[in-house]
Amino acid sequence: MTKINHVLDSIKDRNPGEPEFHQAVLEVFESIEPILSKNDKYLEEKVFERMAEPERIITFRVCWTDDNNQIQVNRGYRVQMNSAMGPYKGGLRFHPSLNLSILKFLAFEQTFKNALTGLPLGSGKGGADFNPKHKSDREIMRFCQAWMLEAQRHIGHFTDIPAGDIGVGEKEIGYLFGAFKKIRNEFQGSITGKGPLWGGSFLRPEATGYGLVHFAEYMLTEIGENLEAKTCLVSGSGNVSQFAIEKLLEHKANVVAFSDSTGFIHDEEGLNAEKLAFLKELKNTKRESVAGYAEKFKSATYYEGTEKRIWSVPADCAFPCATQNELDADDVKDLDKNGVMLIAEGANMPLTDPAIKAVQKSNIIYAPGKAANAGGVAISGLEMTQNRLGRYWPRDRMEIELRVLMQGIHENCLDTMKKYSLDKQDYLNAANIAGFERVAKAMVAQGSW
Ligand SMILES: NC(=O)C1=CN([C@@H]2O[C@H](COP(=O)(O)OP(=O)(O)OC[C@H]3O[C@@H](n4cnc5c(N)ncnc54)[C@H](OP(=O)(O)O)[C@@H]3O)[C@@H](O)[C@H]2O)C=CC1
Ligand SMILES: O=C(O)CCC(=O)C(=O)O
Repeated sequence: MTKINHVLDSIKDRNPGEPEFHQAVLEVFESIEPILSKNDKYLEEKVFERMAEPERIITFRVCWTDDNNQIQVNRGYRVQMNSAMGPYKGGLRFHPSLNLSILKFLAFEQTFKNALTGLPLGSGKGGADFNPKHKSDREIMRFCQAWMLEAQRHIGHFTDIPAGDIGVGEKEIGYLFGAFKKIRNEFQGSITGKGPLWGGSFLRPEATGYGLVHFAEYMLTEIGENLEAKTCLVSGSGNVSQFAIEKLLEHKANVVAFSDSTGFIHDEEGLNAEKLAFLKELKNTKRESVAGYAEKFKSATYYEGTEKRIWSVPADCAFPCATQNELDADDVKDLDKNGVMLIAEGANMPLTDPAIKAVQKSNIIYAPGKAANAGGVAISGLEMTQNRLGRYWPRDRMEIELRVLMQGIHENCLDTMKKYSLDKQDYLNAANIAGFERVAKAMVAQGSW
């Protein structure tokens, strides 16, 4: 036991002042502790300590010129976490709050998520403390070009393949890919999330949100339920949220709330295709607050700020799809009190540690993000395959691929529950253990470095 306790302590000591990273490491550690304690090889080989130490961290100055001809300075990052399963793979976040603690937690989680897909994907995460809000297209383009000017020497289709995350969508991916191509004089699959006309895969934009809903439906089927007519809350209103809402509407679920960083909308009549199209236009083209939705649709109320919580709206299912730590223990208690049966994570680590503990004491079934939101990176993996093949698969094929991948992750979780005699519906421990085992075996086989 002493040996085991030392593992976590040494990771915390080596990474002071990084609360999000500690939180992500602790969550996985709690799941795999029984396996570590029975496996001397993993302890001797310091497998978990190595998983928690990025193979490489690159930080760099990003210098660009704004529309007023003023020089701006930002900090760029790429955390190359683990290459045991394949080249580093994971998204880029452009957000002013970005720091190494957040990036290391994201890159750490990506290790297990990518392993769960069963595809040859290592893990990484990167971005910059750049705020794309209220920037002109030209400014965003110049920023992306400046970011890639440095990052291009560290990435490439066999080395490290970034993609989108918060603040990085198809527009930013286009500018980043264009810059890579210009500097390196190579058209290669060095980044995913590209437009389908220029090297991208059908369904990549939809994949995280659609995959999340597939996973939730597989979980509900296990308990003899489905999404039809279920009242749903979806936080956020960006890429993941929009396509989660779209797929929920296809399942005839009743989506009554969504949010952004300014507040949330409660639409008592629920969304439909027309309302979703308005929301997409509001967020993707106009880049405005969700408040505009309540001005357009009289059945909706806008609640500004965080005092009233989206999670207090009565519902059957909750899909946190905005950002980390957006749901705390009191929110879980409210959801439970209101009879919510399922929480499925579209965002990465949206539940605080006390929130997870509260879920474990409740009757709510819980889909951890590592499993439930893996559809995005999985379709990125298939975008890489198509780039290497030089052939593109049609949309209907990608729909099937996504379903099969999400079903595979779900079955892997069920198998792991059986293999380790976990509680029924314990997707949290199952996903962590299944992801860990794949990466641990690969790391041991490849020797210590
Ligand atoms: N894109 C992908 O394929 C994948 C994304 N994820 C995760 O999903 C989550 C959402 O990503 P994505 O949809 O791509 O990002 P987007 O940038 O498209 O959307 C983010 C949404 O979350 C809101 N938001 C961001 N920060 C905060 C905050 N601090 N408080 C409240 N709301 C906030 C934004 O509001 P506003 O518009 O006001 O900024 C926006 O509505 C992230 O956790 C990401 O890591 C996970 C797997 C894959
Ligand atoms: O598609 C990718 O590589 C990125 C996906 C991602 O960042 C994530 O799964 O959190």
